[in-house]
Amino acid sequence: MIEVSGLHKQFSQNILYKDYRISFTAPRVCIEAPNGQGKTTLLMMLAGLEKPQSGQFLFAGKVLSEPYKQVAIASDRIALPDFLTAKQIINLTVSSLGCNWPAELISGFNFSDFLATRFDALSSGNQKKCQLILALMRGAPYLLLDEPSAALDQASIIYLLGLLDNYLADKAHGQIIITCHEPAPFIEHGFECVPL
Ligand SMILES: Nc1ncnc2c1ncn2[C@@H]1O[C@H](COP(=O)(O)OP(=O)(O)OP(=O)(O)O)[C@@H](O)[C@H]1O
Repeated sequence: MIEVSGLHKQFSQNILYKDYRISFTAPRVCIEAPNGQGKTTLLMMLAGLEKPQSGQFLFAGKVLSEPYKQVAIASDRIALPDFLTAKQIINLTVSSLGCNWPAELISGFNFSDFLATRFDALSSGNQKKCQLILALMRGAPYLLLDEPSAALDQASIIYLLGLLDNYLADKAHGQIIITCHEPAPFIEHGFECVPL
C-alpha cells in the first residue's frame, strides 16, 4: 500500500497539493482526475524524480531511501536521451540496473523493427512502447504508468493488459498505479478507480 500524507507541492504560485493525504489500498489503482490536477506530478514525486515542498510517502509502511530501486515509472514527463536509438536506451537500463535484455517485452509490443531508430524519430506510440519496456523490464515491486494506453495500438493495449494481469503475482507487497483518461479496459482488468 502506498500512503501520501502532509503533501504540499506547488510550482511558482500554482498550488497542486496543500496538506494533502491519500492512501492507495487496492493492488491496482487507476487515478482519474481532470487535466492539470497533478496526476503526473504525483507519480513523479512517488518515484523520487520530483521533490515536494513537504510531505511523506510510505510504501508498505516505509519511507524508501532509494526509490529508484523499487519504483519503476513510465511517463512522457521523463526526458530520455532522444539522440540515442531505442536499442541504445534500453541497453543503458540493462547495464546500469543489471536487468536482462527484455526480449519478451520487445516482441510482445512488436517493437523489434524500431530498435535501430533514434528515440526522437519514433512515432508517439512507439515512444510510449519504449517507455513502457524501460519500466516493465525492471520488475520493480511498485510500477507507476502515466497514461500507459495513450497512443498505443489495440494489439499493444491487449498485450499490456495481459502483462498487468500477472505483474504482481510474484510481488507480495507490490502495487501498480496508473493514470488514465479512458479507464474502462483497466477497470475490466481489476483496476480500482481513485479520484485525486
Ligand atoms: N516543471 C513544472 N514547472 C511548472 N509547472 C509545472 C511543472 N510540471 C507541471 N506543472 C504544472 O502543474 C500542473 C499539473 O500538471 P500535471 O502534468 O501533474 O497534471 P495532470 O493531472 O497529469 O494533467 P494531464 O491529465 O493533462 O496529464 C499543471 O498546471 C502543469 O502546468
